[in-house]
Amino acid sequence: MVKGDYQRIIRHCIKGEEKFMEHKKTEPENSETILRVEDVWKIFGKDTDVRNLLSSDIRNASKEEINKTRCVLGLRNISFNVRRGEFFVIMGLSGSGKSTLIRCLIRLINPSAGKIIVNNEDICAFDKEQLMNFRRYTTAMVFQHFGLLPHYTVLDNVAYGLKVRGMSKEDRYERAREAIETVGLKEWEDYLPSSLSGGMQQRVGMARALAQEPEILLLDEPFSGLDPLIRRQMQDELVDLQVSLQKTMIFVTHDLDEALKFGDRIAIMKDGEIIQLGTPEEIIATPENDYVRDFVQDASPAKVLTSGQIMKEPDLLIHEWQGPQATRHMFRSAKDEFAFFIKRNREFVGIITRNDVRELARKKQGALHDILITDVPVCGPDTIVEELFPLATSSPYPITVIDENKKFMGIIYNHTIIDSMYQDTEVE
Ligand SMILES: Nc1ncnc2c1ncn2[C@@H]1O[C@H](COP(=O)(O)OP(=O)(O)OP(=O)(O)O)[C@@H](O)[C@H]1O
Repeated sequence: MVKGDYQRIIRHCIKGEEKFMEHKKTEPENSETILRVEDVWKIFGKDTDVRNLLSSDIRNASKEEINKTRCVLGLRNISFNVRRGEFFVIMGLSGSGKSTLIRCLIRLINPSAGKIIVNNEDICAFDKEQLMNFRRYTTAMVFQHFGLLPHYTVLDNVAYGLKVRGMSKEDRYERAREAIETVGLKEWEDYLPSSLSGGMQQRVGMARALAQEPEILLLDEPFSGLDPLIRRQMQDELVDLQVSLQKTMIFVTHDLDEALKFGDRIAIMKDGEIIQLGTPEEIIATPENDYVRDFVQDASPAKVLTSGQIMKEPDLLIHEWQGPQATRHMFRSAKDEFAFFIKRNREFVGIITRNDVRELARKKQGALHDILITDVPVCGPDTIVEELFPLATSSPYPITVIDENKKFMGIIYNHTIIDSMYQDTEVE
């Protein structure tokens, strides 16, 4: 499981969406690669100019040098893999090459060089018919400008792609209705797009893509044209959708928050190149250069770091076979005011305070169990730091990190949370 999964598990658990947890738990860590992009270049220009350029030594040429040759550099040396079921985000500022890249992935733009391998076949070698089938059956794309047919109803818009596939009217309407219901527009089937708000039209765009039942869903800045509230709602719905459908999604955005919210992994582009590819945490915690550092400087590490990354070893870990005297002795050489009490199998039971141990040892009667404090804050190793704030403020005790079998993993003090937010680049 990649770290990005953990973040979203927690986000959704907090929203009470257990289904997400179940889904992500079952997702294999090394799930199969569905898409492999190998050394893809796109140079815009006349064929002969592009050929000349590609046969020359352009690997070391700057974008400006290339652009001086009557050609424009779109993409340079792009390579990455996408796993089946992954939410892969391509992020960059305007002109960085995002749209060119996502369009190359279905050959709406033909790459000038390189391979794009989907399900072990290089789509760059496809003939017209293979390409048409690939676009009809394997992929679907959602665009920023919804691209709906204005004189078709919502139902017909959604069913249209299935019609060109040759599906019977009954079957395509059935599938279209299901997709429309999935995006929450059941009551709007018979309306024309002009009667719908921007957000609703984008839902139709989404339904149209989903009705195709593609293996890979490509989304090119689908929410950019929407106002912030609707945008946020649509973002949440898209995450839910991926949870329930487990689709491979490739999502283009210029918005870092959107990228962090969705991405299992994010590819950051600049001048036609991927300059960093990693999980949201990797990108926030270890930006590879100044450009990425500038980009992410406003993003709070608290939004991406997890409790497992910031937890510490406790000063004192007390095992259940240890008695009050031994514990008191151990406290003498410890700085901390708390000890963490665990069973033989490392199951976490509770916290013991220095004062209570001293009192117990002084009375010379009673057991550690008598002074155990069990109402203490706990979390899993994957809780996002931001989600720890309420836990940290609701209790005088440190937060204990436990695994899914309640086994003790580490502890987090309030000051550790604060430190993690102001740390520069290193995460333990
Ligand atoms: N058809 C074209 N002909 C010539 N140059 C192009 C063409 N399409 C894109 N480019 C150039 O390729 C580079 C990448 O453009 P692209 O549209 O992919 O960027 P982008 O990151 O998607 O930007 P935006 O967010 O503004 O859409 C830019 O320098 C652009 O000028």
